[in-house]
Amino acid sequence: MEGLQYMAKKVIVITGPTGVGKTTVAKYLEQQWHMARVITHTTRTPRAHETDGRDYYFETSTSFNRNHYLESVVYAGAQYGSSLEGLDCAWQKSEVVTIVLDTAGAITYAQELADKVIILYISVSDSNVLRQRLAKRGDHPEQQQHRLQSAEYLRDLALPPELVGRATLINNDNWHTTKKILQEFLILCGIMDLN
Ligand SMILES: Nc1ncnc2c1ncn2[C@@H]1O[C@H](COP(=O)(O)OP(=O)(O)OP(=O)(O)O)[C@@H](O)[C@H]1O
Ligand SMILES: Nc1nc2c(ncn2[C@@H]2O[C@H](COP(=O)(O)O)[C@@H](O)[C@H]2O)c(=O)[nH]1
Repeated sequence: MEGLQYMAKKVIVITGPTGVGKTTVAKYLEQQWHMARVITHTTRTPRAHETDGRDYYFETSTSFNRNHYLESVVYAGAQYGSSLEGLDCAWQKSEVVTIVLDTAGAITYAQELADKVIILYISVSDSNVLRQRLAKRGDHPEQQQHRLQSAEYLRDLALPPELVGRATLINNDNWHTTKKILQEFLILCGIMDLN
């Protein structure tokens, strides 16, 4: 926590295409800078090493519909949703929190939470790298194919017009460089002070 200078409550929305490294960035900010993550809900099947309540709240389609969401989407055939309760729960742990969302969710957060929201759009220079990253993560080849053929995948490859001038673009070709860019960004927007 040393060096962190907390301001009013903020949520850093991390968005971008599948496999680009959004969750990796969120986990890094949690481990390095103690920014709590907002846990969202999904009906998709857990991946190996994913735990209910830590990575997601894994839901059935029935239980998913019992919750109240700030926003919810369908992404590559599964439902995802984030709640105000989840946001408040994270804000009880730290004043600056992160959430990983598709670009539709990021637009809703920008609209609904206005100046409480900081948006990071993560990209890579060559989209072919994304398939390799999904494979490296252990996604089943059929799941990779299904996801990479989805309309949501194509949509999230580019920054949506609604987020132009609103989102900070971060290239994640190289993880070492990304960590440095993140640190510079946090200092620039006054979240982190190295003194
Ligand atoms: N800069 C990088 N260089 C190489 N591999 C990376 C880099 N950043 C993340 N990865 C790896 O890419 C894979 C996908 O990362 P991650 O799960 O964070 O992506 P994501 O954007 O959250 O994906 P999704 O939207 O599908 O959940 C992981 O195996 C992760 O370790
Ligand atoms: N709009 C929302 N998007 C969400 C939410 N939780 C996760 N996501 C995004 O969905 C895709 C797929 O995630 P994955 O874990 O199955 O790979 C990815 O873009 C996530 O950022 C949510 O609550 N709302």
